[in-house]
Amino acid sequence: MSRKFVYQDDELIEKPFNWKQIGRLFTYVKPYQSAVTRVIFVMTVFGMLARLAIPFLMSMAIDRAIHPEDGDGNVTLLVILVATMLAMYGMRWWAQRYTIQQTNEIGQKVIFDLRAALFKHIQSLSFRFFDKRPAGSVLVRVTNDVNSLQDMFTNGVVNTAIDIFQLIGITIILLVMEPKLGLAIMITVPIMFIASSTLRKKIRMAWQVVRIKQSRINSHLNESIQGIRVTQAFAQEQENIGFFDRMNTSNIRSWNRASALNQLFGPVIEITSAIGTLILLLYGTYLIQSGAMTVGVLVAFITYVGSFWEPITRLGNMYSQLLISMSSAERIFEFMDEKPAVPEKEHALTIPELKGNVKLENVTFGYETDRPALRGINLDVKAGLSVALVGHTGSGKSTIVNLLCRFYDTVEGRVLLDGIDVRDVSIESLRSQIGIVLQDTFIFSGTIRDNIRYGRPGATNAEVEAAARSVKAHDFIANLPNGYDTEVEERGNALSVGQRQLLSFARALLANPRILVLDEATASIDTETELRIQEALATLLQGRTSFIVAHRLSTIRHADCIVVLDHGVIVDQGNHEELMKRPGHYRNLVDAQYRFLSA
Ligand SMILES: Nc1ncnc2c1ncn2[C@@H]1O[C@H](COP(=O)(O)OP(=O)(O)OP(=O)(O)O)[C@@H](O)[C@H]1O
Repeated sequence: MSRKFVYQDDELIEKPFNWKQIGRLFTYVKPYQSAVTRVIFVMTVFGMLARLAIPFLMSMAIDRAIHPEDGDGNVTLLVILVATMLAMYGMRWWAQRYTIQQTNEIGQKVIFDLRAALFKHIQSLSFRFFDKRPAGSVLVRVTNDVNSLQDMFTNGVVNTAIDIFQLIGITIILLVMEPKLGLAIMITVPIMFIASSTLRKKIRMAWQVVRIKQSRINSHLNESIQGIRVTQAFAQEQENIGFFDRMNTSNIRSWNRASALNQLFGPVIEITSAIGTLILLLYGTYLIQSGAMTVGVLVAFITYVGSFWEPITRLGNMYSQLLISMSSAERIFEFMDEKPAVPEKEHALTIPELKGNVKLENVTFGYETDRPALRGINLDVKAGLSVALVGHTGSGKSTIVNLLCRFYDTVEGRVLLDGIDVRDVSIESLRSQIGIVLQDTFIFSGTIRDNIRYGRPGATNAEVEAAARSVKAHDFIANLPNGYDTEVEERGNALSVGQRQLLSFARALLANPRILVLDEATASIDTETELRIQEALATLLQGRTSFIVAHRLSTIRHADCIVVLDHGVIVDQGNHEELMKRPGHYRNLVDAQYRFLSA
């Protein structure tokens, strides 16, 4: 069976319903506590007062103004009561409008804060976190999962409080007005509670499955878009479409299942309320006939009972909404709880301006515990020298620079910059002194100028241009339709590989780091561009300590020191001339390149 498109990041969280998570969610509402209290106050005092008063006024109208026991109707009283009822309706309408507007606003703010906190946290996570998660699944948590909490925050928080107050108010009224009838109706509440609680777990799990499926769709979508060129080049569109269809179908099936389970809540409430109404009619009629209750009280009772089921129905819906939200909340907090794999010390120092001495002391490291990528690495590089890291693919070249930039921490040994352990300093201060030019030169959407300025956001236009001139990027930029203000799309697809390289050199030069790390592009470019890049590189390296994961012989040759790696171990080091004098890995490597070039 094909093992293509396997997205393993998400697992069903089988924990029971977690009240702690709810408490945690509510910490995001805390900053808006006073606004929430204001809304609850308005709705409880004005909205609920009106709601509770109307049936009472109605019963008064029937029993005292329309059909009093002791004589004719009282028109004046009827007019006063109707006018009061109208005023109550008006008050209720205003209170509702105020509540809706305010709750929407509060909800939006809470969602904004939550999304911002999640994004901020994700930015702080280390490479290790992203190594094991497809980008699409990260996207889904920041978008879909946060969105799914929106409803809960916009309607849920305030309405729940209001509904609970309303329920308490009506329960008291029912019990005071006609205790026996009130109690008879309350019998239905435990029935409803038992029936609905059995649904809980199923619903929560069902929504988690939906989220997982959505996450997989996003992962696949992301991968498909990023890899569309390869897909089309290998004519794999049909297979891709088929796979997406299957995922989509599976997603809709699980959505239907979760939604069907969710909809069972409604009937549970309806059946219980029907039982309640039946009790009310039968027992109420009996009470009227035996003279223990008036018609007006029964009418008021019927209206109150209607308002009794209303908050229960809404609380039921809110509960199922909460279940949906919980599966999202669990997924969001799972990310929030993820600690950076390269933690910063509590009182991490700000690294002083570096001279650029770099030392690796007995460094051992593996991405996975049982498979070391580097073993016993010792390297001492004096400030200002350039080091070319060479070796077969997978020999550990990129891993050395990953440790230098502290994208990962060593398992054993230390990385020292000017004698300071990289684990003792703040990550920001460390990386601000290291310039990194990756093989996959990432160009962000924006102008060319913005992209160069990424290395030092405060740089002036003149400084941006000077950097571009130094690395010989100015000419091609000047030839673009809007020069430095030309917009480039995401990833800079409209630029050639060489142009992207030059842009990233300008970016690094502008940042003016003491230490430069460069993963040389392997893509072959024409000789003219190659020459230009070599010249640019020479400018870039001047006066800095540099580590180059080198693939081009021209780069390697000019390096002050060449470090030869094999299976995670340094097997040789020296300059080109020294290494060429002795047989070994390096000479083999160079000979192989010559053979390749002359073939
Ligand atoms: N993110 C990762 N997770 C797990 N293993 C990894 C990861 N990155 C690299 N490795 C493994 O670590 C070893 C060293 O990889 P590294 O990228 O340092 O090699 P390299 O010499 O830079 O190779 P290349 O020249 O192909 O870029 C390889 O066996 C590789 O499979």
